[in-house]
Amino acid sequence: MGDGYSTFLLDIEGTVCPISFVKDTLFPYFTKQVPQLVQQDSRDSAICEILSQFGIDDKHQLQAHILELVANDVKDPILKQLQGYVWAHGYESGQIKAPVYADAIDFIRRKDRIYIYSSGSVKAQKLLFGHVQGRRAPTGDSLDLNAYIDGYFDINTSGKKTETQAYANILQDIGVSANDVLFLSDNPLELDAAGAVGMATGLAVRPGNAPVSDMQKYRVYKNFEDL
Ligand SMILES: CSCCC(=O)C(=O)COP(=O)(O)O
Ligand SMILES: [Mg+2]
Repeated sequence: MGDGYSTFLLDIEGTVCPISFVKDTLFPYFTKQVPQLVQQDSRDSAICEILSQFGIDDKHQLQAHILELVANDVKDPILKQLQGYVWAHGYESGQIKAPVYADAIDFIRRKDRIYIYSSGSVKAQKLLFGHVQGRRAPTGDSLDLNAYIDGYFDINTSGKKTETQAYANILQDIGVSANDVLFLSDNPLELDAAGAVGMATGLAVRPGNAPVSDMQKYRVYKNFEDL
């Protein structure tokens, strides 16, 4: 059933890990830090630089703006950069481990050309795959899958995931033809955008994902064991 694709492009949330991990662990971890980051002038120069990109001087307005973006799950490129820096502490201190599905871990280890494309920043992606919950979860050591991943793309490097041009940009960066690539995601709009450049696509159906109305349009994968 592998269908002979040489290259696999994987979404993260809803595809290789549960949506609940992002909504119930990563986002709350971030929102708790926002008042301190904004109100107490972060001493970290990278964080200060990112905060300045919002172009909002008033601290209360800036805090409200950031929290509103998170509450509405807006895939804002500046927010996504900021989240990567905040999550770093959570992963590095051992407070956060990523519950990547066992079949996705095996798949990433087994395949030769694995690329990631997520709205989460490249920094956040590397942290996530560098701190994967092992099979003896939650107490065992975490796994680092980064050595098995050939490249990372986000909305800053490549553009919005629902726009076809983003997939054309990724193909150019990887240097492969569209028909060599299988893109897996839980979001039909992303699959349609990738399909429009000629990539093969597969709909990831995982517990807790949003229902998809026209599911018959897609090849469905409940896990990656047969791929
Ligand atoms: C890189 S983990 C952070 C996930 C995140 O912030 C996000 O918006 C997930 O979007 P995806 O494109 O992976 O569905
Ligand atoms: Mg997703």
